Amino acid sequence: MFAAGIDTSSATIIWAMAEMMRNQRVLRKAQIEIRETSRRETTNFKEFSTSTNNYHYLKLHARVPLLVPRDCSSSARSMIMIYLPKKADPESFIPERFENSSINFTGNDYEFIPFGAGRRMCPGITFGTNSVESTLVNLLHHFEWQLPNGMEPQDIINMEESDGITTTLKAPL
Ligand code: HEM
Repeated sequence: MFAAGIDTSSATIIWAMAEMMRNQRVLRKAQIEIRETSRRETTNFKEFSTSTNNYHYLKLHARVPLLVPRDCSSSARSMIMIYLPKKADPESFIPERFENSSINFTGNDYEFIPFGAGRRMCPGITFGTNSVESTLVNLLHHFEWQLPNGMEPQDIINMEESDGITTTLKAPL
């Protein structure tokens, strides 16, 4: 749980924050959705909930570039490594690409498998998704995110990825 659950979740949160800082349109849209939902809930005498079922826009930005290597033991004993396939314009952060799309990340659509697929896919998918999303909901709800010292969103240009099983931002956010 510690080895597989911590870096993956924190790296996902950091990627999402970095992408939203670079894409203020996405940041505002996510923030408005969360704050309006929270206002409605408070008016209805409900407590603000971080359950992400209410938030359609908040999407996962998970990055594990290679799935864990697999050893095919039954025939040729070849080592199999799977690269996540590149979709059109894969480097752009456009959460809307998942809107009205039947593709999801639960391992049934092979073009998008951040948690793997099949028998050895991530057993922490629900835990991971909930901890990433509820952290982001809280941060978006309670804070105004700002860049330091007059820095502009377009100044965040280094989105290089680190090496390793879990890919983090090479230059710390
Ligand atoms: C956003 C968060 C997470 C992401 C993106 C993620 C992603 C992955 C991926 C891609 C795999 C390999 C699947 C494969 O090779 O087919 C994996 C395996 C695994 N994950 Fe996660 N994970 C996350 C969170 C968690 C959490 C929170 C836990 C536990 C509490 C966890 C436990 C595991 C374990 C035990 C495996 C090994 C499964 C096996 O080999 O049978 N993960 N994860």
